[in-house]
Amino acid sequence: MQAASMLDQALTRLDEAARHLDLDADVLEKLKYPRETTKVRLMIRMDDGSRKSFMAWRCRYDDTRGPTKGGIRFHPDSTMEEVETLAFWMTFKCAVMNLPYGGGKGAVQVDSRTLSKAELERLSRAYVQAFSKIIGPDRDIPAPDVYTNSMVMGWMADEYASIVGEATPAVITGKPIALGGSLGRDDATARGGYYLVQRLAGTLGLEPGARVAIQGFGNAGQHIARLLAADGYSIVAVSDSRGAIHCSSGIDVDRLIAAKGQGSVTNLAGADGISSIPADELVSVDCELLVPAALEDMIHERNAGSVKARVVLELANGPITPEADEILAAKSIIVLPDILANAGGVTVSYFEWVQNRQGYYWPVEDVHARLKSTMEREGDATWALAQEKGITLRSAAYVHALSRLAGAIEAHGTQQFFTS
Ligand SMILES: NC(=O)C1=CN([C@@H]2O[C@H](COP(=O)(O)OP(=O)(O)OC[C@H]3O[C@@H](n4cnc5c(N)ncnc54)[C@H](OP(=O)(O)O)[C@@H]3O)[C@@H](O)[C@H]2O)C=CC1
Ligand SMILES: O=C(O)CCC(=O)C(=O)O
Repeated sequence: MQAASMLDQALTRLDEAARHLDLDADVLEKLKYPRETTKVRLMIRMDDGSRKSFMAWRCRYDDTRGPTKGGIRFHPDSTMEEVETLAFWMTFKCAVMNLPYGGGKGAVQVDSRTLSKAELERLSRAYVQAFSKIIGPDRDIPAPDVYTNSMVMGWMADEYASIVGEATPAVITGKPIALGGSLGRDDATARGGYYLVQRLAGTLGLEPGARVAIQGFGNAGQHIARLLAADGYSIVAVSDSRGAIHCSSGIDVDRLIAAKGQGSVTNLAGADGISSIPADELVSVDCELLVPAALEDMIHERNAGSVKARVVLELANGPITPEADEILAAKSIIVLPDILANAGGVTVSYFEWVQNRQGYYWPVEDVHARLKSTMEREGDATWALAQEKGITLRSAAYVHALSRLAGAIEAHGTQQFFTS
């Protein structure tokens, strides 16, 4: 039997959610396939004068609820199917948060760490040249994702402005503040997850002093470490692409961030009771809260049984396979699901887009307050739905999102989507 593809696996969440709602079959049919995926081979000049090409994609999965929204990833293992799956998740994430967006995602298949800064800039600009007819402030709005950041978004926004002949900051979010970025977007992904943990901490049995293991130490991983440590949580294990470290009495976050600035958290191994552990043992570390903040499928059927945490906060997209989800549920481990737990990023992206369109910029306190109330509102609704139906938080988040998507599809009129 052929293994289910990544998108097929993701679609099992849709089928499961549909069982809890009385839906028109057309709604499900509409959400089963990406609306459009564009593939382009980007060619750039390297610093040594040679030319290199890179495969790139942008998927607009569904735009029923508004312009498509989602990040651009630069990763050597990116594929079209991964982009489509990430765009499917964005569709549900924006619906869970009630943002006026559909879901999209983009990627370039590249190991960006091997490029010089000038090569990276040329690649970022080439992406926008290739996709300038796809993206737009009312059509499809990119943002950062794995191995892209505000600097890349700044180059992309600049390139778009050159192509259309006018500054159009709302075409891309996660920009540098100097180019119309929002205060508070830098740590928004982690901060949204942090507000959710704060809201549910009592119910989940988490309290300051609880031990935390974090997989991935980039944007999401570093900021969650900082926010939780400031509340008294103890960061006992951390990993990045080079390996993992562990210290049962906790690791100082400033030291972790400094070591990462020098290349890798693994540079701390050997110092002050900090030991190196095999990277795949990070998820099995003795702790109360596990935070996957790296890539997809890191918790799977072969290691899910060894998870000791009471709660998993999914800051990464799709870090737990459906098989592993069942194993965790059988162990009564609570998973705060990606489409809710990491939605702080896209929520503050939405705030950035609103500020760009108003030309009026908010103080960071306003951004935080609005993010907190949005996370609490949708977190509470998801929690209540899970209790009412006796289902996991992931299923509840999908049911919550699907009912909003179905409402929008039906309001458009299904004939619009299925013209003969
Ligand atoms: N940025 C955002 O706004 C949002 C991000 N997300 C999701 O969060 C996750 C992380 O994204 P983000 O923090 O932005 O990305 P970054 O590029 O900033 O960081 C990614 C981190 O993952 C690490 N990593 C890569 N491969 C592995 C591995 N095999 N084992 C352990 N660590 C690994 C990287 O290590 P190294 O540093 O050594 O390369 C890096 O520390 C992704 O799933 C992303 O889609 C979700 C919502 C919004
Ligand atoms: O900020 C955004 O628009 C999208 C961020 C993203 O790609 C994600 O939530 O996975």
